Amino acid sequence: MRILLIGYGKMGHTIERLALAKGHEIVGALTVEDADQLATYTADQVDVAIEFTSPVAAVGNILTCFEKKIPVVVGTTGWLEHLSMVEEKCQQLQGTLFYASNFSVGVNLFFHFNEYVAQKMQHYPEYQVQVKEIHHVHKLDQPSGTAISIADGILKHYPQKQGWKNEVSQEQDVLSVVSKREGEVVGTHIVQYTSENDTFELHHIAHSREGFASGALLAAEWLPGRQGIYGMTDLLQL
Ligand SMILES: NC(=O)C1=CN([C@@H]2O[C@H](COP(=O)(O)OP(=O)(O)OC[C@H]3O[C@@H](n4cnc5c(N)ncnc54)[C@H](OP(=O)(O)O)[C@@H]3O)[C@@H](O)[C@H]2O)C=CC1
Ligand SMILES: O=C(O)C1=N[C@H](C(=O)O)C[C@H](O)C1
Repeated sequence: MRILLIGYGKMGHTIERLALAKGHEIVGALTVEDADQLATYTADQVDVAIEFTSPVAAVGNILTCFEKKIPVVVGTTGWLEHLSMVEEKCQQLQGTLFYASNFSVGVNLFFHFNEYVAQKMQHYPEYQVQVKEIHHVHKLDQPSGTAISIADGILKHYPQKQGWKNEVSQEQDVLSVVSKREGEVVGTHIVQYTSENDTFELHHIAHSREGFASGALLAAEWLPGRQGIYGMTDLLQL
C-alpha cells in the first residue's frame, strides 16, 4: 500500500518502521516545514494517509484529504470540538475518515471492560469513580483523548453524573478526570473506584508506541474503498 504520513514525529517514525516491515511504501512524510505539500498529493499517488500531528493541525489536514479523496486515518487527539463540522464535510465531500483516540487493541478492550464495570458500579454509590491519565511532558492536549473516551464510556452508564471536569472535583454530579505529565511516560490510564472499605482499579499501561502504530496500520489497510467515518469498533471484534 502507498502510505502518506502526515506528521513525522514520534508516531510518524514508529508507523514508518512497522509499515516498511510489512512491505508497504511510504510515499511522503510531512512535518510543519513542508505542511503545504499535502495539497500537492492526489488519490492516484496515495492509497491512504495516516495523520498524527497536533490538535491545531488535524482538522485542516482532514479536510484537505476529503477534498483530495484520499482516505485518512487520524490518531491526533484534542480536536473533537470540531467533530460535527468534520462529519458534515465528510458527507458533503464524500470523504473517508478513520478516527481513534487510541489505536491500541489493549486500550480498545479496556474501553469495553470500562463500560461493563461502570454499568455495574453505578448501582453502588458508596464507590467514588475517578479517571486518571499520565503522559510524557511533551503532550500538548489535556486530558488525553483516551481519557475523554473512557469518561464518555462511564457517563453513558452513570445517570447521576452530568459531565466530566479535568480536575479533582468534589461535586457529586461531576466525574473527575485527573491528568499528570511526567518524563517520557508513553501513556497510562486508570479508572479507580474507591469506597471507605476498599479500592479497585482498571489500569492500562502502554509500554511503547508500537501498539498504537500497529493499530493505525491495521486501520489503514482496512480503510481504502470505503466512504464515511469509522472507528475501532468497526475494525475489532469487541
Ligand atoms: N490515537 C492514538 O493511538 C495516539 C494518538 N497520539 C496523538 O497523535 C498526535 C501526535 O503525536 P506524536 O507523534 O507523539 O507527536 P510529535 O510531536 O512527536 O509529532 C508531531 C508531528 O506532526 C508534525 N506536524 C505538526 N503540524 C503539522 C502539519 N500541519 N502538517 C504536517 N505535519 C505537522 C510535526 O512536525 P515537526 O517535526 O516539524 O514539529 C511532527 O513531525 C498527538 O495528538 C497525540 O496525542 C499519539 C499516540 C497514539
Ligand atoms: O500524546 C500521546 O502520546 C498519546 N495520545 C493519545 C491520547 O491523547 O489519548 C493516545 C496515547 O495515550 C498517547
